[in-house]
Amino acid sequence: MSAKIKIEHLNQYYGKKQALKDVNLTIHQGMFGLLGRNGAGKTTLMKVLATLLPKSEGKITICGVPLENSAKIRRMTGYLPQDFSMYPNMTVYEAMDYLGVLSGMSKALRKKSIPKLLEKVNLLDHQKTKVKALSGGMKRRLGIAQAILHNPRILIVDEPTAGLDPEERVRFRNLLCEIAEERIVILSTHIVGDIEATCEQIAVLNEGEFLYQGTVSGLIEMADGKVYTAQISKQELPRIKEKYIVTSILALGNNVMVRFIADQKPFASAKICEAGVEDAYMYLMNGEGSEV
Ligand SMILES: Nc1ncnc2c1ncn2[C@@H]1O[C@H](COP(=O)(O)OP(=O)(O)OP(=O)(O)O)[C@@H](O)[C@H]1O
Repeated sequence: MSAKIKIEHLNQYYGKKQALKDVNLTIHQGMFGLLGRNGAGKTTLMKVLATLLPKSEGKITICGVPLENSAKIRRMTGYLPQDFSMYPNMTVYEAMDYLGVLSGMSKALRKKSIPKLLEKVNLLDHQKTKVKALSGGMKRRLGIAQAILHNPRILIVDEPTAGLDPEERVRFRNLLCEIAEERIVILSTHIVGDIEATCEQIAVLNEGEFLYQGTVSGLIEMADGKVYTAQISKQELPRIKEKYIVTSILALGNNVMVRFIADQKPFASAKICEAGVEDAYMYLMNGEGSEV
């Protein structure tokens, strides 16, 4: 049976502050991207799913198991937090082995599965390196290895690519895609590019509420026929910025090539172009249909 997460009418509070507002969501096997600005409620949702934060209100089941059965849920989920760190003075192998002991794995099983996992995350050559000596990208990959050590059906990863160089980001994304072939991987990010290339299902969270749930192409369709480019003088730029949602600006001497969103053709020299996911995200976040 393939994995499934079902969330119904989830409300989450920190004292009087409501961080999640009537969240309803079904997540199926594969990569799921949770997109939203800082403070949107992504970490809160992930912590609730990982049973690290007690749910305030609502119903959640993971593969049919209610979230209240936290021992079983924890066996089914792996979690890589935003601020992951582990045993800096141990070597990569020692740290993994220690975590294996803590999660009750036998010596034989640890010996068999840890090298395989390190190979999967491309750290086998670094098994004798101390954790504190790893690069940012390597540390994140070790974080993934520890999160899937107990072979969970769900992997939850919070803002994993912040601070990684472009090459490491691509490598990390590819690793998550591989892992998602047989699991649900939930990836939270505020970087549109992270989900564009990898996630079939996405949701956009804003101030605790979903603005969009669906596919990446469905999101792009929302901005279809509304994205324009135009070469304008630098003096005209403030007026364009005032009137439209500008998604990119490229300097060309005294002129600029500006890309923006407008409901109708704004002026004769503006050329319509194909919408991208970043355009659609900006359109959604700034209120569809409205001029800014
Ligand atoms: N422990 C807490 N006590 C009070 N308010 C909190 C607490 N943790 C988070 N919040 C608030 O809840 C809201 C959602 O925060 P959350 O960390 O879930 O957002 P996020 O989308 O993960 O943002 P970021 O990417 O910055 O982590 C924010 O307004 C935040 O200030």
